[in-house]
Amino acid sequence: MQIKIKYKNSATAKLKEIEQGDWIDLAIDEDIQATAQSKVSVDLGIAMQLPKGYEAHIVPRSSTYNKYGLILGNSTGIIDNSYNGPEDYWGAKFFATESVEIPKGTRLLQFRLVKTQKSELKENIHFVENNLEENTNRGGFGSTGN
Ligand SMILES: O=c1ccn([C@H]2C[C@H](O)[C@@H](COP(=O)(O)OP(=O)(O)OP(=O)(O)O)O2)c(=O)[nH]1
Repeated sequence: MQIKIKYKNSATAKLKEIEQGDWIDLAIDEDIQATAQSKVSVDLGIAMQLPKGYEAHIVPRSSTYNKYGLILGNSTGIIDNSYNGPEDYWGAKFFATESVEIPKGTRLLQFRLVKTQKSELKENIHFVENNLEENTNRGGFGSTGN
């Protein structure tokens, strides 16, 4: 599968092509200098035309919190298929739990392609009010936990 990608400039880290099925690492395209307990936005320096019917989901690499104390503020970044203009660069918003300095080019995140709900369902969703009386209660949120 070919995907059109634009790198912001010649110093932007290139994505590594991988075998089918694996998550693809994403590097930050600028240095991070964050103080403890602060929000930090970072440019990833890539823009893409995702294949029709797909979106991308971005999550942190498992080492990112341990090594740098960074938490991805939105938990999962969703790149919509329509986010495909020449200046639609991918970005990430972190919460820094401690003071940290990280150089440009460090791979903090990873992404994978996911079929959009619309392309999977192929029909519109309608919400119809109903008391669900034919179903059995599970006991409420958290009731199966320890
Ligand atoms: O971690 C992220 C999340 C989003 N985006 C880009 C791609 C996405 O298509 C666009 C809009 O994101 P989203 O729909 O999650 O944002 P929103 O909070 O709903 O705001 P908007 O009104 O900009 O859609 O921003 C990123 O680059 N990184």
